[in-house]
Amino acid sequence: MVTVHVHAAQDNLPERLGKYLLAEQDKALSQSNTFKVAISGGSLVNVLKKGLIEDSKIAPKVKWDQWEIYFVDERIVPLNHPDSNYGAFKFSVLDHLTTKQPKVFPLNESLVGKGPEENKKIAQEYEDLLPKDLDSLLLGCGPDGHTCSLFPDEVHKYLIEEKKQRVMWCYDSPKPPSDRITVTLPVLAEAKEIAFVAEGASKQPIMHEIFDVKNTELPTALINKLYGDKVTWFVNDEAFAKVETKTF
Ligand SMILES: O=C1O[C@H](COP(=O)(O)O)[C@@H](O)[C@H](O)[C@H]1O
Repeated sequence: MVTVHVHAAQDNLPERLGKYLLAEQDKALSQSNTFKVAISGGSLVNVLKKGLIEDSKIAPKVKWDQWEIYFVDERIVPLNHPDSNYGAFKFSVLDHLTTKQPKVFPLNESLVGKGPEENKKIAQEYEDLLPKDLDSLLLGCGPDGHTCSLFPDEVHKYLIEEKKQRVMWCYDSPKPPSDRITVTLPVLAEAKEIAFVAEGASKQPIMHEIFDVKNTELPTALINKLYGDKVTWFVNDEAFAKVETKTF
């Protein structure tokens, strides 16, 4: 069963996510020297900034030098490009860390913009460096129900149906930029915990589709169905306003 935290406007969703991450961090560090997380881009990075950098109670408890940070998806652009998920995370989070830094794993920038073979190589290299024992995946949810760069329509089935390759080149993203890399379901299956973050009225129709209709053609709803026991959603009541079901 999926766990869902619905936050009212006056509640602090970033603080709730920050506390969840501290608990995940401490659990991981009680068994190993590193906390291994893979993150999305998009709106998530601002929530991370608010929850982990700007929250004065949580910030001192984050053991950044023991974090390893990977990306569940990345756009194949230079790291300083406005579309880069790494770039967005650097701007929102990394650039604000003054002392301890996490170990961060961007894609191989030297292969960017070189062509299809190099794009496949970027995906393969990222698969090779991505650990199989990730502690936590932090995911977004697009208004079309995509997550990572796993898109929900017929032409993108090659991504969601992939069973062997853990990271793939997405060559036709409907949301620009077109060329990306994305983790596939095997990585979702391996991860110890999965958290989704979704905020705002623009997410209302898709929240209804995921939680009421339970339309497993949507990668997000499929992940709920397949891995529900380790899935936690952090949503605000604006995004959840049209959801009727109370059992997930
Ligand atoms: O393109 C992307 O979009 C999704 C969703 O972004 P959001 O801004 O609607 O939260 C994101 O999770 C993904 O990492 C990104 O590449």
